[in-house]
Amino acid sequence: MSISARERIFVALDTPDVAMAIALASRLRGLVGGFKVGLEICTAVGAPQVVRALADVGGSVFLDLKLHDIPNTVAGAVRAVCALGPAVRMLTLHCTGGSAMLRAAVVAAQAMPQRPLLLGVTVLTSLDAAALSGELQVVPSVTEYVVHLARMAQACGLDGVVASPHEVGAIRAACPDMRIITPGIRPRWAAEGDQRRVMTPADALRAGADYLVIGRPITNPPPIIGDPVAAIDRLLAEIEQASTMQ
Ligand SMILES: O=C(O)c1cc(=O)[nH]c(=O)n1[C@@H]1O[C@H](COP(=O)(O)O)[C@@H](O)[C@H]1O
Repeated sequence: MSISARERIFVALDTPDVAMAIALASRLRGLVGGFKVGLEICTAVGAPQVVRALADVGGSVFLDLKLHDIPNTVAGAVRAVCALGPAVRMLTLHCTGGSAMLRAAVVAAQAMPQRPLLLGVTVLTSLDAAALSGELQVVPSVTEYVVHLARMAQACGLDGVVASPHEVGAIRAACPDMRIITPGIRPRWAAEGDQRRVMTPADALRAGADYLVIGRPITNPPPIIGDPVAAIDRLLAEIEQASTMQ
């Protein structure tokens, strides 16, 4: 069964205010596939509280904790996330934690009665080629490094990866069965902000992304677009228009 564009969108609720996040999720539920909560809100109020509140609203939860630590510590955190129950559909870990860390996460998750999809974050969409090679001293190109990390994630038993839409084609060719989740989504009318490797929603879907993570263009759209519901309508209309022009 093919998934609609609407269901492929996860809205990033980046706020420390859980009441505001839940109010927005209640308003947008049914209009999108689910909600991504991460470091900001989980640090402010705690992941269990956020997950429970979103589950009460009925939203599908993408828990973006970007785990990155020694294998024993990550395994413990993964068990704690699994214990939060089926509301958590996806969980992120940094691929750069290494294969021992990724394998420990998979083993820990598989030993639990239920588990979310485990997704490896490859190269953050806020990093460009200059930052990767200059600051981080990574020698391969962004795409080569992302594909290398995706292959490693696949070999360790992860279910998918997070990468920019620019790398989707190369990941798909190297790891056909991995789910690919793409942040760095920017409609033409939205500010790039701190994102660097960006693409429009229509182009990201055309590139083959399974899910799009979209934050500020929906949660804080420019005045010409209106409110979050209007932003979603506009995004979906643009996706529809692009697909009829193919
Ligand atoms: O793991 C992520 O979700 C993530 C990985 C990445 O490489 N880039 C990235 O932007 N994200 C997250 O995706 C969301 C993007 O938000 P906006 O830039 O507001 O659309 C944020 O919540 C980021 O934490």
